[in-house]
Amino acid sequence: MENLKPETRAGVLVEALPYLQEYNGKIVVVKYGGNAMINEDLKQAVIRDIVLLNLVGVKVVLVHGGGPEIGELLKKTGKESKFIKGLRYTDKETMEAVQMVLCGKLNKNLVTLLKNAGGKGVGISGMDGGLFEAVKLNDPDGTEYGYVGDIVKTNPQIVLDMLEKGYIPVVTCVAAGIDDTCNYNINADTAAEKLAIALKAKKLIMLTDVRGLLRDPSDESTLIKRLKVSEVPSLVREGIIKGGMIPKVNCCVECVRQGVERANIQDGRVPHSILIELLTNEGVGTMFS
Ligand SMILES: Nc1ncnc2c1ncn2[C@@H]1O[C@H](COP(=O)(O)OP(=O)(O)O)[C@@H](O)[C@H]1O
Ligand SMILES: CC(=O)N[C@@H](CCC(=O)OP(=O)(O)O)C(=O)O
Repeated sequence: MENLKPETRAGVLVEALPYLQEYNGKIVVVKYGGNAMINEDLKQAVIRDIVLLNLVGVKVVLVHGGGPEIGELLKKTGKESKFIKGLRYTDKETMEAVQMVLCGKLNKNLVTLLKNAGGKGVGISGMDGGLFEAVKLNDPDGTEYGYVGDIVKTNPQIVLDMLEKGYIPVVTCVAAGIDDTCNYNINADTAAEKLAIALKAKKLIMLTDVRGLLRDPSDESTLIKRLKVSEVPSLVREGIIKGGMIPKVNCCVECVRQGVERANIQDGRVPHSILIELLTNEGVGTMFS
């Protein structure tokens, strides 16, 4: 924008207005995954989109993960990451690393970037204000995940209060145990899903490191642009939706079933992908409806 003439800049905003009106006063939850936080320039582009949307009256909530960075910290301490069905096996030491990276480092880093871009971010985790209440994840097949939690209740008032006052909530995925004194590690996609549903969000945007759901995961030209929730089970059976895509797709499906108008999986590596999705008819990524 800086390189544009003032009249061109104004023109861009006027063109965008009809699209923005649809989202005025509405809640949009953006899930920002660690794999999409590729470099500082891209992070800044994401943050600037969020600040711009906040300025024009869209209530944006940023939910973030940081899996790769947790892995790096564990590695430095001589510990290898272990994932079972897409979830990190979390012992006591791992839980400490999770909290250090998510609550201590990345959450505050995103709040700082928001501040530098002219926004007012407030960083919290699921423990703050009783946002997420969790119990130890109990897999029916008996798999042990350690301190991985299952969110059983979401109390979104703290986030609604922040939105009401014009702040941009930055939420990370650690939750307090409902029945004991320990905290739990939650997959960030799941945290975003639960929050989007509890907030009755208009839209959930999942930023990841691929264009969206691909018919052939090795070929980015095979993007599935629109998907009906009813089409998902057959894609899982065919093995098209697999690995990290399974929880992501399940979260989108659940959101749409529970009243979120639209859920999108899209490329966090593309600058301003959030704005392109909200402000154009074409959109980007895979849209669940
Ligand atoms: N059909 C598919 N289309 C796109 N990606 C897929 C598909 N099946 C599996 N994947 C994998 O899912 C990954 C995204 O999930 P994940 O790594 O958990 O993302 P994030 O860290 O953003 O939460 C992609 O990088 C890709 O390797
Ligand atoms: C239980 C579980 O797996 N928790 C995740 C939380 C972070 C996360 O989900 O980060 P991304 O969004 O970058 O993947 C983990 O420890 O990696």
